[in-house]
Amino acid sequence: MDAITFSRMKAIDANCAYLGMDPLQLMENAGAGIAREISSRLHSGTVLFIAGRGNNGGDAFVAARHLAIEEGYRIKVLLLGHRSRIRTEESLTNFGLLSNSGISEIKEISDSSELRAYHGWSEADIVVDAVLGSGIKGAPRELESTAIDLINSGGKFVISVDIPSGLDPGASIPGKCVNADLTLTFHKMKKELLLPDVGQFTGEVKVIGIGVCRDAESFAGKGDIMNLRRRSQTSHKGDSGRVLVIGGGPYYGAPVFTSMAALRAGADIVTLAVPESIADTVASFSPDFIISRLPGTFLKPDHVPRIRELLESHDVVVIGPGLGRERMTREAIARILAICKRAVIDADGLYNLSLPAERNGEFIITPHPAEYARLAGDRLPGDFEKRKDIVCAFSKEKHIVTLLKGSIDIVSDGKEVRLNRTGNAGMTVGGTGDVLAGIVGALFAVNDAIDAATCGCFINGMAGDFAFEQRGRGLLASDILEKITDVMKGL
Ligand SMILES: NC(=O)C1=CN([C@@H]2O[C@H](COP(=O)(O)OP(=O)(O)OC[C@H]3O[C@@H](n4cnc5c(N)ncnc54)[C@H](O)[C@@H]3O)[C@@H](O)[C@H]2O)[C@@H](O)CC1
Ligand SMILES: [K+]
Repeated sequence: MDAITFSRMKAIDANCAYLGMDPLQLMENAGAGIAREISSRLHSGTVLFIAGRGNNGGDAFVAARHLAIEEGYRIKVLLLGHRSRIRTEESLTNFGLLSNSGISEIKEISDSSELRAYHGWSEADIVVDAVLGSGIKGAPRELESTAIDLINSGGKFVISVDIPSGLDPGASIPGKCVNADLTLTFHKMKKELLLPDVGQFTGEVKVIGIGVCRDAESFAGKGDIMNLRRRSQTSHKGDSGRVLVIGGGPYYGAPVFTSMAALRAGADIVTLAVPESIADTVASFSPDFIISRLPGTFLKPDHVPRIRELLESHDVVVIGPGLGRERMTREAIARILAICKRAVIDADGLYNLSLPAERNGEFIITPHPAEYARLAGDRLPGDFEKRKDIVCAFSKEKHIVTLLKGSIDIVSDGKEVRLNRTGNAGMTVGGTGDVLAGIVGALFAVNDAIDAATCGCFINGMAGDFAFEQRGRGLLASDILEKITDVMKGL
């Protein structure tokens, strides 16, 4: 079964909004689906909805309205708190509609004693639990905590909306939560609902389609960015990622672009390990760089002990930009990849790359189609669907995340495929790939590989689109660098 996490669901939800869907549309579909499910199980009777002040409660208001228009139902709605404390506009809109929907009873509960004294429990045939959804933070507080107790002690058939209230998808063990007979979750099955300790609380789990746009799931959007780890107020230097860029030798511009991009994408520390021959030139570009000088004019195996030391104090390596293709350089790359934990492999790093069989590291490779063909020993088909399947299979076989650059970028970890369509034809200019590798490196320092690769190409492409607006086809990689912060602020 194709299951996703609740946090991925939030990203998809936000991507729907990014694509132009009104949040009311998803809520309407969610509520209508709940109502359909209830009417298929109970042909007449009393349904009591217990709703919290978030969107989980909003789904219940919609379901109540849909059921109330059908014959044979008495619908009661309890809102935990005053309507002025409803958190979202869409939920508030749907609460407002209840007074014109023929609901038998709408009650705003002000405290736990009022909730305990409520007499309507006994006559309910079904209790709908919409107290808390995926927006829960920490253990249930009042009134929610009492509501969970009362739902559990009522002895009624309980339907939980999205997730049994109280269950925290981010917690390692379930805390106090509703004990449901049926859980109706949205769009796709959720991984958290399938955990062994959780089944006893969910009861049967059913998935309800809510009309998500397919592209909100397959294409990178604002929701993917929202899910990235952010710099917190209390973070210390280095918390937001330490990136080691290993590049340069025959070329000096490429590692500069990569390092600058990593800094602009939020890395706290970027160290450039470059051959001594270009170290001064590279250093002259920015006082923000930390430079580690490797003796000679190109990367070679002799440098590996020094790199090993540097790896200790960095979260991720970006290896490849401007390295050249010396045989000794390739040997050094293979030895570095065997000892590093996380690497983005780009440009010359991909040339004749043999991924070490013995390794602990997680790798992202960022080839364009010609580099990919050389790596995989096979040309990519023109058919896009086939291309996606091939990239997915290749990533699975090699245990890597592949970011195949193209007019639509394809990202895969061997399990799923994500796509990106930001970017433009002006970005074929030199250096844009180096910028991309730097952004991905910075994100990979503090995020999962698939998220870093997906968001990296989204941000890079959007920065390119901003640059294109100003410069047209004359845009340069340095123009893209300048736009990274605008993109990230805007998201
Ligand atoms: N694609 C989606 O993600 C969709 C989500 N929908 C619904 O929206 C829900 C998520 O909505 P929200 O993010 O508004 O969150 P919730 O409805 O889960 O509620 C969050 C609210 O509860 C409060 N709260 C959080 N933790 C608490 C605690 N420990 N004790 C007491 N109160 C607490 C918060 O202050 C907030 O007001 C989903 O579960 C689902 O039911 C649907 O509308 C359809 C689309
Ligand atoms: K719930």
